[in-house]
Amino acid sequence: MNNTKWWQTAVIYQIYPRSYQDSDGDGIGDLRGIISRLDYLEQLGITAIWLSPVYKSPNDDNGYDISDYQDIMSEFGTMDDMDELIEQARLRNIRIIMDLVVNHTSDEHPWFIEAHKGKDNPYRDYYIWRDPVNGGVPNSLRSTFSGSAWELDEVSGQYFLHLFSRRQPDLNWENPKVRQEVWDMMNFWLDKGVGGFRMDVIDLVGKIPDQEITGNGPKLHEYLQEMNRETFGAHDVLTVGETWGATPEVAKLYSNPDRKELSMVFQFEHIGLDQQDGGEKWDLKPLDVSELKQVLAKWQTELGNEGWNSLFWNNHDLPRIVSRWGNDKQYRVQSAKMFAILLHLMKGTPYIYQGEELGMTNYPIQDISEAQDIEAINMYHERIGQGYAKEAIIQSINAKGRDNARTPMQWDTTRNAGFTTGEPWLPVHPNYKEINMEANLKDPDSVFHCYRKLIELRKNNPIVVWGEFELVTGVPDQVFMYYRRYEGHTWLVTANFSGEPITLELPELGQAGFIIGNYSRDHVDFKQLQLQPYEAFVVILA
Ligand SMILES: OC[C@H]1O[C@H](OC[C@H]2O[C@H](OC[C@H]3O[C@H](O)[C@H](O)[C@@H](O)[C@@H]3O)[C@H](O)[C@@H](O)[C@@H]2O)[C@H](O)[C@@H](O)[C@@H]1O
Repeated sequence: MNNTKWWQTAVIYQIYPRSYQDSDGDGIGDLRGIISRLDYLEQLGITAIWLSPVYKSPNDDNGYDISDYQDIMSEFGTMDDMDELIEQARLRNIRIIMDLVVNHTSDEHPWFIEAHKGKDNPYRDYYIWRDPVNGGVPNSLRSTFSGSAWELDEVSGQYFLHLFSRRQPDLNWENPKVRQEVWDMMNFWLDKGVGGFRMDVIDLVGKIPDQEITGNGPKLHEYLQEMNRETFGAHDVLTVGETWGATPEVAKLYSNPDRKELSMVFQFEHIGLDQQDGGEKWDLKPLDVSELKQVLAKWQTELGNEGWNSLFWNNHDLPRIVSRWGNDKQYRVQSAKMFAILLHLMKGTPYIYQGEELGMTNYPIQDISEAQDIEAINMYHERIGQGYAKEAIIQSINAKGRDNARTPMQWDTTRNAGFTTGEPWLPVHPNYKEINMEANLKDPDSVFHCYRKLIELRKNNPIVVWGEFELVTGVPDQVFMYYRRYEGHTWLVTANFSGEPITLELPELGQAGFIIGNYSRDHVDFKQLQLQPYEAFVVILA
């Protein structure tokens, strides 16, 4: 394949630096800590690291509120540490993907400090200001972090827009000076040799606040084409947009190579399947596996050659999949591997969120005082005010809250799981004596070794990267089966999504050679097959 891009054959690993490895005992992960774990990541076999924000920030939203895009958060280290991370990673053939958070800045960014000084300030138009309407907010736009998206500035009497916290004012992308500042900053990082950008809520930058249009505004793609032209277009990098509402049609607009925008997007359709229709993410409903099959199959088949899928179950905003849709008790190891096998055999670029490869689990809280995340804390207070029962809110936070996946990495059985010698900023999950990297490395049947083998399988078998996908229908709802076909070869992936054995009779498939699975088998006989709880395997049919 002449036009093959490195990111099409890649596996990306996401690091949430605050929780990865602390090197100086302050209880907060840092860049030198990450450098010290690069050999581990090389052993896993990943191609690139998506680094959640490491820029200077007052941490209202743990780094997603940036006060200087060209400086490093002091808790994380220095620019010299960052340069060393890029170089040390490069020596291991690992690229660094920066998190690009340009829908908004921190309110401590010098642009906002200036803009806030008054209507005549040259930076005023870097942000979105509106006069009051009928003595109140300009309209009913809401913040993702609860409440109105408009905050009154007492000094000027105008409101500014913040689609996230009030300390994350939205940038005005209609102002060409703002876009030029963003391009200059991106080129600064490209000159350092980074491997690309993960673009935070990039679907919001074309917003028209007065019409209450936030996602997919009319100028969005014009801006992204300009970005491509002015920054990374001439570089061999990966660009992935976080796009919450994307459909396959919309995803093609972003990632059709002819349009010169992005490499791929994160779509979240599968992630919303346990959310009540018309509700917020906190309004829970059970997952229907049939729906999951339909949604993932749709994304696998509909992009065709006009786009490229990103494959993920987890990230720093989502609960851990093994606790969410698997069984993190009796079948923790089996279900963690089941999710890994199912996803890593699909077409697209897989993303692994730190600790997923160890089978780490959600961390439940009893009381809101234990929460650190602004989204959960704001929602709690808003819903208490609306009369919700405390127990119901805590249940939603334990199911969907972001702190769940942000507890420190579990490296070994020493104090604080080897994450820090100090007091960790968020508690270490008490199960670290059982679930940790050291134990995973020692056990050839561990979740880690399953991920390592899946990455190797992708590297060595073009069918995993390029094969056509076809969903198998007519099987029990809880069984997710699909074919991959490439150059006369067919592989079949089978996964039992339940904690019960399931009998399958598919005599037409006969016997098949075993490639990888989470129970020990040397072949699979489809004439009479009993799938074990959460069993998943890949076989070769032809
Ligand atoms: O920089 C601010 C945050 O930006 C990223 O995440 C954005 C948020 O994504 C989700 O919320 C979006 C909502 O989208 C749709 O309305 C859905 O219907 C809702 O269910 C979604 O909630 C997450 O739920 C939020 O937690 C995210 O903030 C970064 O990845 C975040 O870390 C930043 O905080």
